[in-house]
Amino acid sequence: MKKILVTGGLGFIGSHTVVELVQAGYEPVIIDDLSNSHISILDQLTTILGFKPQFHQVDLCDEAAVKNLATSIADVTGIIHFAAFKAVGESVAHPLKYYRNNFYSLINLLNAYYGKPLNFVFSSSCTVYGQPDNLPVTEDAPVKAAQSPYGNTKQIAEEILQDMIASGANYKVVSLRYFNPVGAHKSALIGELPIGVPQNLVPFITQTAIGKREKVTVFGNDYNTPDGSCIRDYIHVVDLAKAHVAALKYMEEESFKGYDVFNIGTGKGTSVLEVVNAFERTTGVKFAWSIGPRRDGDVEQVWGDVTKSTEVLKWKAELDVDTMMASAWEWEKAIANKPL
Ligand SMILES: NC(=O)c1ccc[n+]([C@@H]2O[C@H](COP(=O)([O-])OP(=O)(O)OC[C@H]3O[C@@H](n4cnc5c(N)ncnc54)[C@H](O)[C@@H]3O)[C@@H](O)[C@H]2O)c1
Ligand SMILES: O=c1ccn([C@@H]2O[C@H](COP(=O)(O)OP(=O)(O)O[C@H]3O[C@H](CO)[C@@H](O)[C@H](O)[C@H]3O)[C@@H](O)[C@H]2O)c(=O)[nH]1
Repeated sequence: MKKILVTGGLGFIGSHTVVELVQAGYEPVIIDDLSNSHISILDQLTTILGFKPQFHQVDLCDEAAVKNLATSIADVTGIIHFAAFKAVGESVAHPLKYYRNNFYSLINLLNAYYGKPLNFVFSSSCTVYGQPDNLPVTEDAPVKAAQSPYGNTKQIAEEILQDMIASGANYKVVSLRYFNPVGAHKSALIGELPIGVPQNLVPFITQTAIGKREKVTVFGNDYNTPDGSCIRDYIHVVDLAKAHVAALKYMEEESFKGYDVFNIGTGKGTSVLEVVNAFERTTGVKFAWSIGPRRDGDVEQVWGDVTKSTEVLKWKAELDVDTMMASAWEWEKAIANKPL
């Protein structure tokens, strides 16, 4: 069985990917420092999988610890590198915290396994496109000046990986540019666990609907879009998780060498107001919301062209916005009934 190191494997996207890896016949080895996740997610994964996956609590910024890891778990065929800090607003307030964690962890990991013929998947983001000139945005669209230190870490990390490949390193690397991951596993045993007040739309909606927050503010209805609110490409986290399996399979092909990048979205844009309506319609739960001012730094509209990932990775998102909302709501109710 092929062993895959999953850094950040107890986090939102990482935990769902662990499930899909096992279903596809891989053996995941989870690395996490629990800086933005809960150890009980390991028990939840154990319930879903029927066995306890291997887990090591390691801070990837600790160079010596990562070297030890590479010695003790030397027989991996791939690494999926989720571990990073991801809150845009926090990165503006604490840029060094973000540059330190997102770069040290990446570089320590690449150095520790350097020389081994590994398949490496990197979690990038559609944030690298800023506001694209053409929609849907394709992978060859220009990377725009980053809007935040967080976005900058994704842009520079992609460059680091390309420079490393250009220097002849033995790795194969795929960067996946995620659009907006939402939703939760159908078991409602794993999902997104925002720490503090959620910054993202869907957890803010579910927390408001359950009564933890008073009201959702829709940030702006005067954008140049059909209903005036911003448009994003929301993707179900289980579809996103499956894209990582597809990326590994692609890299396992003899013919693939070097570096490649893919958009991972649905190819469809949905406005904030459409998300609000979809939540209320599919769950039957109404919540308080109102229109407020625009949020600084928001791009008006972005959705991805997924032709390349469909054709090359042979992967396509299958779940719709209603399923995303329904599963996010089941997860919110599950953790309200039984806090982790
Ligand atoms: N969620 C999104 O909207 C989104 C969009 C685009 C890209 N991404 C990227 O996808 C990846 C996963 O995102 P997520 O939403 O699952 O985030 P998450 O915070 O839920 O998961 C990240 C995990 O990494 C761990 N971690 C962080 N720093 C670490 C370190 N130094 N050593 C070991 N573990 C560490 C955290 O404890 C957490 O469990 C991140 O790289 C993120 O930037 C996320
Ligand atoms: O309370 C809220 C929260 C969000 N929004 C709007 O909802 C949309 C989506 O916002 P959010 O969920 O915060 O996602 P993005 O701002 O698109 O950013 C996410 O998606 C990017 C692309 O994947 C990642 O880079 C970021 O890390 C991740 O936070 C935007 O138009 C926001 O203005 C509201 O109207 N009210």
